[in-house]
Amino acid sequence: MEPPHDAAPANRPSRGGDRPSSPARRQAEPRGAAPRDGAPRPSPNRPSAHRGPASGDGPRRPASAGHPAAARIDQVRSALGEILQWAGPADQVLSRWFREHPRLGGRDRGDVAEAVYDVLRHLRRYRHVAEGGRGAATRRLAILGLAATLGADALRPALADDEADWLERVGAIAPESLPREVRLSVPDWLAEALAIEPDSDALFEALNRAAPLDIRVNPMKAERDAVLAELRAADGAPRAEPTPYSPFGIRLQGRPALNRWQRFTDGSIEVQDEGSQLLALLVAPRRGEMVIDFCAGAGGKTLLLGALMRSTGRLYAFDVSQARLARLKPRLARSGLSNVVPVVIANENDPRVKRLARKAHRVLVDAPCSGVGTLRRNPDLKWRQSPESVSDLCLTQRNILAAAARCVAPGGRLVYATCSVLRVENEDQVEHFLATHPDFELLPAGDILAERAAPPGLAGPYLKLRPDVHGSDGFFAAALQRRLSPAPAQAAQAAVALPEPDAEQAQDEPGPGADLLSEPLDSTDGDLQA
Ligand SMILES: C[S@@+](CC[C@H](N)C(=O)[O-])C[C@H]1O[C@@H](n2cnc3c(N)ncnc32)[C@H](O)[C@@H]1O
Repeated sequence: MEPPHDAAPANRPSRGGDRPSSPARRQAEPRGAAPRDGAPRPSPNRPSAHRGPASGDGPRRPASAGHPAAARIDQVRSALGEILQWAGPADQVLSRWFREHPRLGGRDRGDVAEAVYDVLRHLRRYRHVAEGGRGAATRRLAILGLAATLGADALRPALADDEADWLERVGAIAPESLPREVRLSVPDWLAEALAIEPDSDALFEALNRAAPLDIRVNPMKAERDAVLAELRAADGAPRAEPTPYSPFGIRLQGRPALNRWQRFTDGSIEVQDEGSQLLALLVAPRRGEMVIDFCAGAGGKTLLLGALMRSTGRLYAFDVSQARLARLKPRLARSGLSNVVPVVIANENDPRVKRLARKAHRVLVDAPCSGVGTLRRNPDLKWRQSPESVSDLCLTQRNILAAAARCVAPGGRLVYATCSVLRVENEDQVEHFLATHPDFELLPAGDILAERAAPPGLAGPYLKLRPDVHGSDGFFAAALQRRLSPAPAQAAQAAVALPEPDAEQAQDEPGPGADLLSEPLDSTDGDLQA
């Protein structure tokens, strides 16, 4: 076995999920800030003092068009020119740009992607300091991104004298002298929304760094220790460590091209951020249960849920996106699971959802969200989201959660999760849900996770992960349980006046005694295929 380690950046979890990225996406991913030769790269804030022969008061030297660095600046400027129109997710736009530039090799693509992602991470700061320069704004941004990733010295032969002077002036700016939101490169609305979080500076700084690559061992096919040993024994393999919380995870510091490794093709491993792995542990499905992954997407969490069920029972993978669910298919084939039923639904009130009213033992709502917990991988989201888009998402989340809750059997578990660190998408949603659904109660997430031997650091009512504290993406999850009997207040209310049943719901919901958790599962129960 030898995990390849020589090619394009590895599969990375992506926006709002943990699907493996497409080859184009891999090309689009930055490879981290480490220089190839191991030497520190001067950042745009700290360029090398060496100016070369062109420095001084002599005649102004124009940019050298023939130098390879000049071509690199042009490439990054061109890619940024498209991405900064915000017409679509940066990874998709960059993938398209690469397709339109087929002559670029792997190294070229890596350099461009790294610089582009660096600019997206630090866009506000770079725009601020770029104001002091001359010429096209995107060229100045490209120079800053490349100076941070390749080093200012590598660029100098391609810079005009005034550009080199400007880059040196930028390097002399003390970060502390910049306004906080500029220094951290964060939009005002996001800085304000996260001001209530402890040590939000550390959170923003961590979100501005490239993420390591987490993989997950498929418990149906492999042992983590064995995979770790193989990785460590491989020639030139990346540094591999067990993830601190998930018993299935391995964190890689390098960028192996995992999709050519046999452990990947045979389904022994998947790419999955540790936070997503913990989410499945919070759902904690058991053999033979009926489980719904309500927003399954490309099935990152579905795969682990199915494996935890040892491929027994039935696991519905719902999503409104046919394209996303289609990406689950090859992953399912590799995984060896036979208990997963993908279902494209029209919306959360699809009749096929209603047919499962009060039938599922576990329901996961991995809700569509702002994704600000994944800024390490998707830094463009902080510029593409806004208070208005977040508020629209909150409404969608509320509707999906309410619809998904109807599927939960008495005594069953509903897990609500986002890859956001915004309170409005997280605690506020759960509090609103509990206030409007007295038949549900909160189960302390820390207690559930402790059963799976997760070490301290995850205690508390909610699962709340931060990159600066836990090393994973930002995640939130709450475990809710439908009570076996109505809450006392609800029962008292029912005794006074029986509420009018919702016509639709009355049709769908089985009567009292339909507690599947106390009955053996009928294989035809809730059969959506019929
Ligand atoms: C955060 S992503 C899910 C990621 C996925 N669980 C994974 O692990 O890869 C949210 C998903 O919700 C889906 N979605 C949006 N609206 C929905 C709805 N009304 N009902 C079900 N799914 C919905 C989106 O298509 C998207 O795939």
